[in-house]
Parts: sequence; structure tokens; C-alpha cells
Amino acid sequence: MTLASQAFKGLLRRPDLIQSQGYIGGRWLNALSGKTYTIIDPSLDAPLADVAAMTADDTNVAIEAADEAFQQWRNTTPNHRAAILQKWDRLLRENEADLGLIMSKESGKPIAEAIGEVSYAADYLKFFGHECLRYEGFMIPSHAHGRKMMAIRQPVGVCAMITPWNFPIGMLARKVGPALAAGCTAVVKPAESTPLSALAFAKLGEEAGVPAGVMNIVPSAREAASEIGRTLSVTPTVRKLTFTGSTVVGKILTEQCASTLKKVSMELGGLAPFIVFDDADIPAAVEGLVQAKFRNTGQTCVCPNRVYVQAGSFDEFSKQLVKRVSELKQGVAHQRGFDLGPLINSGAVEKLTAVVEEAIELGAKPLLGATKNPLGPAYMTPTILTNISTNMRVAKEECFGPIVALQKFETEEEVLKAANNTEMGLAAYAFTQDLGRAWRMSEQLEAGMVGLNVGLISAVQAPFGGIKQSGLGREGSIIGMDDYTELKYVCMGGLA
Ligand SMILES: NC(=O)c1ccc[n+]([C@@H]2O[C@H](COP(=O)([O-])OP(=O)(O)OC[C@H]3O[C@@H](n4cnc5c(N)ncnc54)[C@H](O)[C@@H]3O)[C@@H](O)[C@H]2O)c1
Ligand SMILES: O=C[C@H](O)CS(=O)(=O)O
Repeated sequence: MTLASQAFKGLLRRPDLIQSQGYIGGRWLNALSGKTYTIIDPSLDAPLADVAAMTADDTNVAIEAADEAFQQWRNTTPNHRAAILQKWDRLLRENEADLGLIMSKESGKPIAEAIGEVSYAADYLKFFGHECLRYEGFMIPSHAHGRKMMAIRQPVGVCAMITPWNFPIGMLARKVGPALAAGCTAVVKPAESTPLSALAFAKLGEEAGVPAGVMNIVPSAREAASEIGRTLSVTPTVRKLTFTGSTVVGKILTEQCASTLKKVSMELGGLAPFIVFDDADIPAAVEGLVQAKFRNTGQTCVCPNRVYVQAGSFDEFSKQLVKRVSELKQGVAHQRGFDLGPLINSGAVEKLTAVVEEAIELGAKPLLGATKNPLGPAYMTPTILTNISTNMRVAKEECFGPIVALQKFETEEEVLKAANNTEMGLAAYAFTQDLGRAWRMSEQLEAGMVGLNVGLISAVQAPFGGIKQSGLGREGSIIGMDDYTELKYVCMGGLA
């Protein structure tokens, strides 16, 4: 009995969704090296599965398979592609309980959120399974008799996709959906911590009718990530690379892709400001912060990382926030009834614990938490700090975990300057009941996305992405296919 079959024994309606091999050219394959690596269940700090440890050699096979498949897939009709995406959508929803459990055990995401992510991923397939039916070029008024002028859209070709562990199916569907809808093919490198979700996604894609080679999954251990990334970046056959992850890796990939001048889209790190004005609905602002900050136990790119509360409401807001966060239940991610799970691994806890300790050494005061969590090495206690100064790491670094650093401000001008004083610009939030201020915040906050009086903003129909060093391009929405197509101008003469 394999490690995975033991770990998931009796838990899945579809045990065959657990795949430990890579998926290349429509075949489930071991790594060419024959090697595997072991992933961990962070809730239990226990081995979960042995997975094919693929490398650049396997990636080259996948690129060839995607290129071969592209020659046919590009010529399919939008209706054909739409039917497959819409069936895939249905299969994800039919199997959301199993997919959620798989994701929860490999990532530590609370089970209700994991199942919710499966629905979010299915929404992307549904959305682009309809978008591709209406996606068109345009006719252009001719300046001369006897001519017809038009612009047509054509698929870019083979697309490389590198995805993170915090939304292992959502981020994958956000890329695969528009790419396949446009007629492109894909080579996917999932995060080393969460390969099972990507492989289960591919298993259902196979059942939905995705042809061999159209989507290829190359699982790999962390030490192979850079060689696989380089291979995807420098191989001319790959015409686009889309990445979701940290800014530091995004810069490496963007630089590598310059050698073949690929299209790149980058969904990178965040450092979201969360601003609460005195005129805000304070209970609603507290709830909005809890929803935005503690989703996935604080491990999302759009989590607030800097919380600014105006002086007149600071004490009341702090009191209500401490009470609300104290009510959050933390436990084993794949068991129902918990709001918070572990972080992705014990290393993340060690990194964030050092950030909290540094802040306290520099004068920060813990209102809640800042204590060792007895649940296990990957668990971090929800922590609220006040008396924050801007030289603290907690005030200027992306803290991927359940840490809130509260900062007081006096004026709108002061907080806007502080909020924009960063090279990051993914999401930003402001709570105010003054309409003029709401518009000033939405227009002057330097971010790709702004939430006004709301903490949860992500949606498939919205353009998702950042500015400055939080990314390049947008995913989702009616423009979500643009980066997977080339616009070709056609001028037809001789028609007089
Ligand atoms: N903007 C968004 O939509 C979004 C969404 C989720 C996560 N993120 C960001 O991702 C970060 C956390 O996720 P993470 O820890 O998985 O990020 P990460 O950058 O460490 O890893 C992301 C992916 O890149 C791969 N990778 C790592 N080094 C690589 C290299 N040299 N070449 C090629 N691939 C490489 C990893 O294996 C993984 O698949 C945070 O900064 C978060 O803000 C952004
Ligand atoms: O980490 C952030 C992802 O983009 C997830 S979501 O789109 O905000 O749900």
C-alpha cells in the first residue's frame, strides 16, 4: 500500500483522483530519473504521499507533447473547446468534496475553504468556457476601395504555467481556463508542496475530454524548480510564461524569459494596506479585516499586511478585533469546524515567529497571541500587535500568516502617503462611509485592486492583478484571454 493510499484510505469517493505520477502527452509517467519525493500533511506533520520528482528532462518531453498537441488544438472550434471546459467545470463540482480533502491535507487549508476553492476553480472553467464562444476580433473601416481590413485573434501557442501552494487549484484554473479556451496548450509546474491537487485537476480534465498533450503537469521537488523554470523560460517553443508566486521568483523568470522575448504575466507578492477611518462602520471593518486577513490562515496574496486605524476609533477597533479573533477556532485543517489551520510548513512558522519577536524587541505590544502554538510545528497562534514603528519587519514585509500589526493615523493625507510608501501594489482596502473619501481612496491608493468597505474582493469576472512589483498583466474577467492570444491584422485587397 502506498503512502497516499494509506493516508486517504476510506476517505475518498474517488480514490483514483490521487495520482503520484506526472501527466505528459496524455500518459501518467514516472520521472525519467525514476526518483520520487515526499510531501507532508502540515496539520499532522506526517508524510502524505510520494510523488514523481520530475526535472528539466521531463519538462522537455512535456514541451514537445504540448507543441505537438497545439497543432490540432489550435484548429478546434470555440464550441468544441467550450464543451470540454464546461464538462470539466461540472466534474470539479461533482468531486469537490474529494478535491477539497486532497487540497486540505496537502496544503493545510481549512476544509471549508478548500472546497470553496474548488468551486472558485470551476467558476474559472465555466467563465472561460463561455467567454471563448463570444471572443472575437474586429473589422476595420477601409481607407481605400476594394479592400477589407480586419483584426483576428489567434492562440499564442505553448504556455508555461508555474503555480503556488496557497491556491493549488484556483490559480491553476485561472491560467488553464483562458489558455485552453483561446486554443493554447500548457505545461504546468505546480508547487512542490501541493502537487496532488494539480494532478487530480488533470485527472478530471482527462475525463472531460482534454486531448493528450493539451495540458501537461510536471510535479517536482523544490530543488528542481529553478532548472524547470529556466527550461520553460529559455525554450523558444514556449511562447508565454504565466507565474503566480513571490516577487523574487517572478523577477528571475521575467529576466530569463527575455532571452526568447516571451509574453509573461506575473501575479506576485502583496503588502496590502487596510485603512479604517473614524467614520467607518467599525464592526463591519473588524469583520472585513478578519475575513481578508485570516483567509487561508493569513496565506493569501491579497491579505492585509499593514492595518491603519484612525486615532478616534483606534481603541474601540482594537478591542473589537481582539475579541473577534479570539473566537477563531484553530485545528486540523481537514476536520470540520475550524476557522484556521496550520501554515504550509514549520519553516513558515519559524520565519514569522522571528518577525514577531523582532517587533516586540523594538517595542511592539502584543494584544493577542505571540505565543508558541501547542497544536504542532506548523501551527502559528493568531497574533495582534500594536505600538508598531515603520522600521519593524512586520510593517514592511509580506507576512504570510495570522499576524495583524495595528498602526494609528491622524489624517487622510498621512495614511495615503504611508499606504503608498512601498514597491508593492496588489490589493488595498479602505473602510469609510464618506463617498468623496471612498472615491479619493479608490483613485489614489497605488494598487491593482481596491476593496471599499469589503474584505473579500476576488472574483472570476474581475480583473485580478497588481502594479509596481506586484505583477504584470491581469487574470480573469472579459480580458482574461487577451494574454493568451496574438492580434493579427489582415488587409484583403483586390475586391473592387
Ligand atoms: N498575485 C497572486 O495572485 C498571488 C497568488 C498566490 C501567491 N502569491 C505570492 O506567492 C508567494 C507565496 O507563494 P510561494 O511560497 O509558493 O511562492 P514561490 O515564489 O516560492 O513559489 C511559487 C512557485 O514558483 C516555484 N519556484 C520557486 N523558485 C523558482 C525558480 N527559481 N524558478 C521557477 N519556479 C520557481 C515554486 O516551486 C512554486 O511552484 C507570496 O509572495 C504570495 O504573495 C501571489
Ligand atoms: O493568493 C491570492 C490568490 O490570488 C487567491 S484569490 O484570487 O484572492 O482568491
